[in-house]
Amino acid sequence: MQMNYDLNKLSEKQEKTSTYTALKKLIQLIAHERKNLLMALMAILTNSTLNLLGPLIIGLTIDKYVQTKQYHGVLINAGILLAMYTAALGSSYMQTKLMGGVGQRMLFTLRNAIFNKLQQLPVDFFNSNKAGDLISRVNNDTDKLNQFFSQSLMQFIGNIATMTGAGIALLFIHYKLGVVALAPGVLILLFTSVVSPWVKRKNATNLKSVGGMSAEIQESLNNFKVIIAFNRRDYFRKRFDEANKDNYSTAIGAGLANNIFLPVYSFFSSIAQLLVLACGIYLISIGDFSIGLLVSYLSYATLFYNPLRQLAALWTSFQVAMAGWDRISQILSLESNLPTVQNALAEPEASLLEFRNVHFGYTADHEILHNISFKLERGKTYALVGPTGGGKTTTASLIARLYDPSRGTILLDGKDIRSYDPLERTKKIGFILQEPFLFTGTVKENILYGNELYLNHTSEQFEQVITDANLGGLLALFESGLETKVSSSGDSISLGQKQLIAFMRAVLRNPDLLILDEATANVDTITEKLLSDILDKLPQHTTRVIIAHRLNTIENADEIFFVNSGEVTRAGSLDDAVNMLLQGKRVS
Ligand SMILES: Nc1ncnc2c1ncn2[C@@H]1O[C@H](COP(=O)(O)OP(=O)(O)OP(=O)(O)O)[C@@H](O)[C@H]1O
Repeated sequence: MQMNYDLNKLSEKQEKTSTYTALKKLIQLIAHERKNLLMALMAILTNSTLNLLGPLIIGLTIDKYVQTKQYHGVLINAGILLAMYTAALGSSYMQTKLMGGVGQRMLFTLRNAIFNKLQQLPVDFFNSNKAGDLISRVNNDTDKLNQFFSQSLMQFIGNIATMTGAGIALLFIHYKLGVVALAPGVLILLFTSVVSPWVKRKNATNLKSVGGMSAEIQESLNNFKVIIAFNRRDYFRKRFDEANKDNYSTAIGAGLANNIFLPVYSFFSSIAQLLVLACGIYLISIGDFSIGLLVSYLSYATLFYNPLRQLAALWTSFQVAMAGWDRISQILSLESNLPTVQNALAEPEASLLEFRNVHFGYTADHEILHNISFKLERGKTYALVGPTGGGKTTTASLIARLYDPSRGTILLDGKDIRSYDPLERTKKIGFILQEPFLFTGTVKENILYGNELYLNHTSEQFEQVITDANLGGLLALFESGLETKVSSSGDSISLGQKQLIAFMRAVLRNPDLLILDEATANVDTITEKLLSDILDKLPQHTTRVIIAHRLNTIENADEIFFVNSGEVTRAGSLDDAVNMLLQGKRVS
């Protein structure tokens, strides 16, 4: 089944499932923080309760002690209030400390979860998305969520608790006045529910444009040599300028949206205070209310509307976090379209590898390989030749299961290749890519990448392994041998040397099937002869698949396949292959 991996083109159904699946994942991620969350919750509820008791004590003090001039009682209550406010300060500090830790740990776990997910996703995913945008999701979007968790969530809960308490107090002290005082709050809730989706959309657009800008930067940094060589700085500057402008205007849009809540909330809170004051004075004048109660009442109205005003800012932070979370969840909810299938029984006396009526296209609407069938036997050398774009690399990628066929089956050792665990499969199949990829480190570290066999070898033992595998001659081509430094961009060494490292890496894994995709295209003829000797001396059972444009590299092949227009045909001898190339059915 063709799966869509382009994060910027997910269907509505995928979006919905991703929010749900990811929410479940988020809960799993913070489940072990239950104790800390509970303690923070207790601290914030204590804080709210203490703050809520304040106005009641003040009102009582005015009515009971101030109006009767019993100043001793006033002093005692002032002392109680001071103790309560100090305890409130302590609980507030506790919750900030606890939640800061929870937020940072969540950020850490979340980034790890996304990174692990990225490691499991198939090549299709990386073909469809830009690295810069993915980096922005891992760094920027997760941080938005962390900000909400560490700074806003508990305030959010605390404010809601204070508001609820203040609301109950308002209704309890004077029911009718309470209804008047709370009426503007209902309008605020209505306004919030109408405007919130728009605010979230504005923030999502802004985060997307931050991702877009990051992708532009990454592309131009990756291609800086071509940009300088072709003097295309202006072109990239223009592209970056456009991405930056887009980011600027979406940031302004998001800023405007984010700031819409505060003034509206402030306006309605002021109206509420005015209403309470006017109605309260009227009630006092008709003897239905006391001054002390009005003071308490005004304080409770403040305790109801101040958190509401703060909720405006917190709600914005929540909307930003949710927009970030959507972008994170899109990645977390993706599943690899290369699952390991169960129950495959090996066919007896099977070839090492077999393509059975295989069809494949990178996209659903464009088939690249059409109904291909061939077998590769153990210990033989095969060559794939054919014009550029004919489908050689695609065939090799299917052999290594970088992709699955859209129809047909590929059998490895008589079993569906999809039934192998990835570790088992990569042990059996070595693939030297057209563009070798190196990691920052030494030649030794790069050769040992993904190979645990020699991890505990001393330098001497490892050098012996290299000699036994006939790789000593290649290593001599590096200035400091195994310790030669390599950077991930590979700029400190030549392209040919990069290919040699990839070659040694693959050979040392001792695979049953070794695929070389133009793996010797950038080395001189003498080194190429060296590589060819090493290939000849590989263990007898090793099968080799060589893709090459230089026909001398495939002279010794046992069988040659001609790959053109997505069809693979037996070429017979080298002369036949040359004839086919010359008459060349070109790529359609
Ligand atoms: N990632 C991809 N997404 C979509 N189409 C692709 C992708 N990679 C290759 N193709 C298309 O598949 C076809 C076969 O490409 P492939 O790389 O297999 O050819 P090739 O024979 O290896 O060419 P070369 O000799 O240049 O390496 C080409 O038409 C190419 O445009």
